[in-house]
Amino acid sequence: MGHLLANTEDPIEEAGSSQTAGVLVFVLRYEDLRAADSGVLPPLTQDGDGFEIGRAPEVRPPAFEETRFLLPDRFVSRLHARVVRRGGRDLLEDAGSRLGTFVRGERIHAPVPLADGDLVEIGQSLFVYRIVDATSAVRMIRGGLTFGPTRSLCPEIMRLALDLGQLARTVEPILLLAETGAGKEIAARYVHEKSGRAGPFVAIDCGAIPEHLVEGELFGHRRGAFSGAHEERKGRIRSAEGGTVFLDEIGNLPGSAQASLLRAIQEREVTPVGADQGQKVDVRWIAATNADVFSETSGFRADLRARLAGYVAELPPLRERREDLGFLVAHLLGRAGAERASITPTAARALFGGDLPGNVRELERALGTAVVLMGDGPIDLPHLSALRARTAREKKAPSVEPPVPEASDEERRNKKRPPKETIEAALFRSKGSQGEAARQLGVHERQLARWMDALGIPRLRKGSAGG
Ligand SMILES: Nc1ncnc2c1ncn2[C@@H]1O[C@H](COP(=O)(O)OP(=O)(O)OP(=O)(O)O)[C@@H](O)[C@H]1O
Repeated sequence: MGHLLANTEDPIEEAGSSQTAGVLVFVLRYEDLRAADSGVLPPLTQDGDGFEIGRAPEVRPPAFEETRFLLPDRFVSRLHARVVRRGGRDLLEDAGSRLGTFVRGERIHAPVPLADGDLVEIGQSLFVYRIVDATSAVRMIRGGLTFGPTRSLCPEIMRLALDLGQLARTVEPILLLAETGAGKEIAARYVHEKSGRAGPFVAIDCGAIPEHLVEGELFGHRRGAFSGAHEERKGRIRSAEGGTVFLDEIGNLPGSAQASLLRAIQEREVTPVGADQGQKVDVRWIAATNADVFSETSGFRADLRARLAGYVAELPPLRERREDLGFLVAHLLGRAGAERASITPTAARALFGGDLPGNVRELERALGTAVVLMGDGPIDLPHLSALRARTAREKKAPSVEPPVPEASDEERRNKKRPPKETIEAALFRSKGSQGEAARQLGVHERQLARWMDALGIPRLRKGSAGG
């Protein structure tokens, strides 16, 4: 095993910041989704460098020890997998583990070069491999950055958080582009919180207000401005005085309101419906939309688009930032009221390995329902029916049988006998080879023979193929 840069402060800064690095991110463990113990394994810089992944001898947070990343996961073998740098690429190989190593849902039988975004499953622990620039790698190793209610290990989000943090103190309008549910409002609130502005954060969903009410709603109206206007109304924009206006789904704003909004931004004043004079207003503008509706051909006023796009921030969809799933899942489960939660490998593959078109909101809904349905057991596929797709069959579930956990160290020491079914399952899987079954159960063959006698399981000849 080559040189490992596990404990260096800035492992790749020496290599120059223009370099890229491959980092393996430990995302979450299926057995404890609330642990939020994600972490980043240091990048390998030289050919021949490498590290191993194996089971931690006791329950404790996942950690690097010398050349091994130790996971408190019963389904991980003592020495499970290895990552080695060869020919400028990181190769993942199974180290003879009992339950196998999976890349993109397929069990690997030879060293596999890892590619950006690859999902890796080791035991019941999920990893994501990312190829990132040197600065991002250092930030990731240091634990990522806080973005809204959670931490992020995603290079694109970290970059965005830093930019938004710096822009927050200015009054530069910000335009957020992202798919639905990807966290546009979270980003807008983040800017508001960092802005130090004393006024409120006012979110306006431009797509949810009936067209004939939009102007009154946004800019307010004078008393008697139209029938039914019995009282003067301030409007949403002026109610954000000294704070931030967040215009969500700006692409849905009707044409006439677009013209008034342009004036409001340019002149820093709004004219209530029925008024002949504008009123000064001090607000910070943040607009958000799905990128498609804000394109050149969308019919949206180009001058307003230019005004709003002081800084354009693109939020990556969740499927491109799976390294954040650990923090997000732990947070969303907490919000859904789950103190503890686990998930079956099949359900995990469907949920975390799918496309997640509805992004964080879809994840939130899926977990919220699952928490209600799961009872005392793990989250399983039927609890995720709202996802309406991505079943185990589609995803070609890598393991058919539920895996049997490795014997814990305590069980080994005390030679505690596992249940009969566990022993029979191990014998079945090892095709009757007692030696192999004993290895799987983590005990000596003689111990297995004693257990078999005690449980009345007939002994088999060494290596014979059971049927
Ligand atoms: N980084 C995050 N940490 C925790 N929760 C998040 C994060 N990003 C998004 N969420 C949650 O996901 C849901 C959707 O987020 P948000 O409303 O910000 O998305 P959006 O892009 O504005 O959605 P829409 O396109 O529907 O307006 C919210 O409940 C939000 O709390």
